[in-house]
Amino acid sequence: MTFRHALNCSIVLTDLPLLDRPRAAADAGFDAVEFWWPFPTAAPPDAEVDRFARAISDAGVQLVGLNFAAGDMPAGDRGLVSWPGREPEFRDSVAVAVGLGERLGTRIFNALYGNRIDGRTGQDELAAENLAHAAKEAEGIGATVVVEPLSGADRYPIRTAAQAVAVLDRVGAPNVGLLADLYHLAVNGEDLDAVIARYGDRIAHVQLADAPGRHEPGTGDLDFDHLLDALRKAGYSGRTALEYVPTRPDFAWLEDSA
Ligand SMILES: O=C(O)C(=O)CO
Repeated sequence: MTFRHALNCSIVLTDLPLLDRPRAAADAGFDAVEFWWPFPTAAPPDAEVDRFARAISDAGVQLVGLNFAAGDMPAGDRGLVSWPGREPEFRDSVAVAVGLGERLGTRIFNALYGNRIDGRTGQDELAAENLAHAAKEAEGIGATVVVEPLSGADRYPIRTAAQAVAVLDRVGAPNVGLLADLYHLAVNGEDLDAVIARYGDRIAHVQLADAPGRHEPGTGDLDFDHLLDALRKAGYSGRTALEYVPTRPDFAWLEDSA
C-alpha cells in the first residue's frame, strides 16, 4: 500500500546510510520523502549533489521538502538564517537546494531561523534579509520558504506560530509560509486548534510526531484524526510529513490510519 504521508528521512531510517533511505522509504510504501540538509558542507561538490539527486530519483520517490544548511545540528545549531557571518554559507545552500528543487520537483524549503548568539544585535534584520533572498530564489521555481517554530532548543527564538508569522510578515514575500510541526507547537504549549484556526492560511507545510516524546502518532496525547481534519477544513491541501523518533523499526502502525 502507499502511505499518504511523506517520510522525513533525516530522523527516521537513521540506521541506514543516508543515500539508502529513499529506497527504504519507497520499499516501506512511501511515495514522498523530505530531508534536513543532507550534506556535510553548505556548498557540496556537484558530484555529491548528483549522488543525492540520483538516490531520490532512482528510488522513485518525490522529494517534497528540504531544509537549507542549518549548521552543526548534533552540536545544537538550529539554522543559519539569523547568524551573522554565516550569510555566504546560507546563500550557497539556498542555491544548491533550489537547484535540487528544480531537478526533483521540491517546492518546500525549510529555513531554520538560528539560535540567539550572546552579544549580537541585528539578528532579526539579518534573518529578514536572508529569508527575502531565499524567497526570491525559490520563487523562480514556484517554491515556498517556510519558517518553523521549534521546541527543545533554548536559544532558538521562534517557538510559537505567532512568532513565526511575525517573521513572515517582516519578510513580506508572497512565497513564505509557516511550517506547522504539530509536535514542536504542542510541546511549546500552543493550542493546536487555535493555531490552525488563526493561521491556517499561512501554513505551507505540516510535520507530525506525537507529544510528549516525539515518537510515532499514537504514542502520545495528540488527536491526529481531529488535527488533520481541522487542517483540511482550514484549507490546507499540502503534504504532511512524518518527522518522529521511532520506537519501532516498522510502519505497521500507520496502516490503520493511512
Ligand atoms: O531540529 C528539529 O527538531 C527540526 O524539526 C528541524 O527541522
